[in-house]
Amino acid sequence: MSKTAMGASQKDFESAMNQVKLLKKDPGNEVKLKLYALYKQTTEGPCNTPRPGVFDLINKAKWDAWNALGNLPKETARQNYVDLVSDLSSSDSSSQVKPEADRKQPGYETLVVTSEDSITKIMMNRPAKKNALTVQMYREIMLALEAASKDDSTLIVLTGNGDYYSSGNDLMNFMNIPPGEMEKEAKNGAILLRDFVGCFIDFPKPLVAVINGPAVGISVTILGLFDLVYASDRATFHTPFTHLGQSPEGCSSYTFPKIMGQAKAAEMLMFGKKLTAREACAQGLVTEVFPDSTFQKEVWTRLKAYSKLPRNALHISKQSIRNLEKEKLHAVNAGENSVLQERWLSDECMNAVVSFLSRKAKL
Ligand SMILES: CCCCCCCCCCC/C=C/C(=O)SCCNC(=O)CCNC(=O)[C@H](O)C(C)(C)COP(=O)(O)OP(=O)(O)OC[C@H]1O[C@@H](n2cnc3c(N)ncnc32)[C@H](O)[C@@H]1OP(=O)(O)O
Repeated sequence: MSKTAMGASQKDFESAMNQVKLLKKDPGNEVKLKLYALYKQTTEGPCNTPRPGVFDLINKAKWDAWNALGNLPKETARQNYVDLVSDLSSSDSSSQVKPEADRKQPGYETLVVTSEDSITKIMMNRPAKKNALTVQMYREIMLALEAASKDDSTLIVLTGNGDYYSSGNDLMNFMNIPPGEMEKEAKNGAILLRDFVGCFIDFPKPLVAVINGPAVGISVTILGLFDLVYASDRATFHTPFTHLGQSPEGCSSYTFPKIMGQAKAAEMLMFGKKLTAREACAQGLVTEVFPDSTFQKEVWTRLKAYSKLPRNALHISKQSIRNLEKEKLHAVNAGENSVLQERWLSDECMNAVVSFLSRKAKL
């Protein structure tokens, strides 16, 4: 239906041609072909040139689009062109970049979740506590991943707010457990951990960790389940499990030896060796390291370019790379968690937690 009651004039047509050049969002090939065809029909009438050769794909597609308009009168083509540009301009202005506050998804207390440029960013947001993971935070990350698996994003990013990526499990999770409830809480903790790690094992889209600063414990071990790990040169990677009387999780007992070899994995997971970002990159845990001063700019430029890759091809490629391992990873996850459930009840673990908390109290 025509939106210009009096019929589009030559002036309307010229102004629509200028508007097309100002569109911020690429309207896609199908619409561009339609615009081309309507332009040609308006300015030259029905298609009057020979069909381009079979290998001249672009010109053939343009010719086909123009030819498909048959004997459409010039005035109608002009009207259709003006209407189409008007539709494109209004959807273009409603899709323009909104301030971060408007894009922020509601419903999370410990995270900031935003979606832009086909990227959903999940940012851990307890900077004063170095993004230590509370029970609520594990749950919110699972919810955010679940939502991101269904939204129209191409890539999902996990990152931290402030100077740390994450200091791992919040050791306060062990506090305030009434006497006699410890076994039950350990069991619940193991279920929470199984589900949390399970979300990363099963996540269907490309997962990217943007490691803005030091990473500790579980925030490091799950990196073996990510597809890309970009780190600032300020980041470090530390898994002090035995110091805490605990044992590896996040499937790291399987992924780390595969990624870096037994010897290096043992140094990290058994002896708690802290790696610099460059060491972690040399050992294959990190994809690439960037100088901290340009980290955000370089990483986001890269990710925005990757997010324009064909979505389905990316997701299918991830699945072919990861699916073979899924069953094994779930078995590893279950095994690690039942060992940890026991560890949490040990004196070694309790003493380590008390020692951390009393160090805090003395300060
Ligand atoms: C019955 C069982 C139920 C359990 C349910 C759990 C389910 C899942 C479990 C998954 C298993 C995961 C294991 C791990 O992740 S192991 C790793 C645990 N993390 C640590 O051991 C790190 C502890 N923190 C530190 O060593 C230091 O804080 C750190 C080196 C990270 C930073 O030191 P810095 O001196 O720069 O800063 P502060 O220590 O002053 O930190 C600022 C405040 O943040 C608090 N903080 C930081 N990290 C944690 C943490 N992990 N847990 C609790 N609190 C943390 C710190 O205490 C400061 O707080 P205040 O300002 O209030 O003093």
